[in-house]
Amino acid sequence: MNDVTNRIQGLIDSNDVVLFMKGTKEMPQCGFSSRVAGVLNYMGVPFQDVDVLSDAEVRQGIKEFSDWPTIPQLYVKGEFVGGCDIITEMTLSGELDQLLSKQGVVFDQAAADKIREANA
Ligand SMILES: N[C@@H](CCC(=O)N[C@@H](CS)C(=O)NCC(=O)O)C(=O)O
Repeated sequence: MNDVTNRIQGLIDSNDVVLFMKGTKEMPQCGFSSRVAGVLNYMGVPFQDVDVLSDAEVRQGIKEFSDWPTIPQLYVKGEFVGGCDIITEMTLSGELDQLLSKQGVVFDQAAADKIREANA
């Protein structure tokens, strides 16, 4: 494994939920990243944010690592879940709740239900 692959693997191994994004969870720098970070924040999911704008190697490396061409990218318990479109769909369908529950990741179920109610 090369250096950036090692670093990415280390981040994924040491955090249950990792969001590779543009900007930070407090200050996203792109609408797609902002949407995913906003959903996770609202649902009370503890996650590690990784700002690819401050690290060009990781920005390129994560695309090769996941074989996925864009940012954001969400990992849960070592598995790549998807980008903004997929996470949005999974949030609205309840699949994201199911995945988090199955993986033992704590989150606020009432908040997740509220997102769906607001988008029904
Ligand atoms: N449809 C994508 C939208 C994300 C997207 O298009 N990201 C672009 C613009 S922020 C991107 O990462 N481009 C490559 C790059 O900036 O390195 C998704 O579902 O996540």
